[in-house]
Amino acid sequence: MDIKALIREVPDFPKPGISFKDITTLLGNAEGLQYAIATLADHCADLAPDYVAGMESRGFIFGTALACKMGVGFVPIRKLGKLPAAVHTIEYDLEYGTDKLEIHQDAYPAGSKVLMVDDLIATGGTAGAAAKLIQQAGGTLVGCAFVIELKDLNGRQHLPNVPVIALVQY
Ligand SMILES: O=P(O)(O)OC[C@H]1O[C@H](OP(=O)(O)OP(=O)(O)O)[C@H](O)[C@@H]1O
Ligand SMILES: Nc1ncnc2[nH]cnc12
Repeated sequence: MDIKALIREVPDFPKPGISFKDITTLLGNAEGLQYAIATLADHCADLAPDYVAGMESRGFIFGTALACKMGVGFVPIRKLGKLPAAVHTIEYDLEYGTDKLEIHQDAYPAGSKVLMVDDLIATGGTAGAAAKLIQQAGGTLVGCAFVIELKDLNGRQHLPNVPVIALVQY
């Protein structure tokens, strides 16, 4: 199945010069969505995670579906101020300025094997910060999975030395 053909490219969104990779067209296609989740699950099976963690908000969509498919629990990594119990917080760089991500301190037992999932890796700022948070919360990061990788931005440089899986690259 050609997943790339199901991802819409929207030029100049959210600002001039950005080619936005719109996953809503993939989500709306039943066979495409099932294929994307099944393929991620196949590629990640050997990592044998205890949990899947996904970043707000598009990472929730693929992360929750993948956790279900793999038969493990899902852990949300949220933007600042959304999680109700005690959290770990990390600040990370955006193209302009900074943002913060949080994870619950008791999201999983210490030493749990955690697979990180997001829809897309661009500069790697978000994924690099989430990887650190997963470890701060006592998890062992076993891999990172993305539907889309924007290769020229070399976001992988911000990830620790674990397997990185991407279904499609631009
Ligand atoms: O590699 P980076 O340069 O950090 O960019 C990738 C991140 O950007 C998008 O999320 P966004 O922050 O736009 O939030 P959203 O999922 O709520 O749309 C995407 O879902 C990734 O999480
Ligand atoms: N080009 C892009 N398309 C969709 N989401 C993104 N997040 C960061 N860069 C993006």
